[in-house]
Amino acid sequence: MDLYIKNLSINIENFSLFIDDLKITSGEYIYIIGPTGAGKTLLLESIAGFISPVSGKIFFNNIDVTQLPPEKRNVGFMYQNYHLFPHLTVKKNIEFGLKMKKIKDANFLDYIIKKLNISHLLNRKIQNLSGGEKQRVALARALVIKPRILLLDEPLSALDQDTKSDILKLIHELNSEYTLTTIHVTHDKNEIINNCRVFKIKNGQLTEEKKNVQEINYNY
Ligand SMILES: Nc1ncnc2c1ncn2[C@@H]1O[C@H](COP(=O)(O)OP(=O)(O)OP(=O)(O)O)[C@@H](O)[C@H]1O
Repeated sequence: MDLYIKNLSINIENFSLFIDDLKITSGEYIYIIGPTGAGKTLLLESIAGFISPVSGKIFFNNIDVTQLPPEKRNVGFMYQNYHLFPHLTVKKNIEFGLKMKKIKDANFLDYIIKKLNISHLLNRKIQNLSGGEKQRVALARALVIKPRILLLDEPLSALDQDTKSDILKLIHELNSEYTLTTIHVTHDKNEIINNCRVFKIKNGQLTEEKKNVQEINYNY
């Protein structure tokens, strides 16, 4: 799905962010970097429909979705701290998104569970999982609704280096397998794959960085 953001203003209390023109083509994988409190999460939340901009437009495949509620946008969102329900089992957490969207596709559910290697965890409670396992479950929950856009808010931050590389590889595989337009917010330059576009949010503005990982300016 193509994503196009035009003249978007987000204002929350004393904070404001403005995106004048951002086009992401179907299946593209982009990164967003920037200092803490810069508005990265708010941008993702406005794409998902959790917060409303004060002005501007968001288009999915040339269709204006600015006023559409989150459940009608077909966007998968993986939050920084997973936002899983601790008292529910892994299976119930993953099925939650499906129930919200009234989707029934047992085959795809099974496929995602196998792909993310979490079959053995289905009846476990979230609170008994390791960080890497929670990450996989959160990813499964975001993917099981067959999103056309995947929003990842610091998805690897709690992981050790090996698990990080495994999950990063998996996310990039899923991105190309499903032509899944993906926005990945990160503070860690090691998560950035060469030749993906990288944007920085700073002082309420979005600017594009060099594509070559070595040339990215991490000075916030
Ligand atoms: N619901 C809210 N009410 C009031 N202020 C908010 C709300 N959500 C975010 N903010 C403020 O908006 C600003 C941007 O927040 P945001 O979470 O988008 O930052 P971020 O770039 O994702 O930061 P980090 O890298 O620390 O996750 C911050 O100053 C934050 O305190």
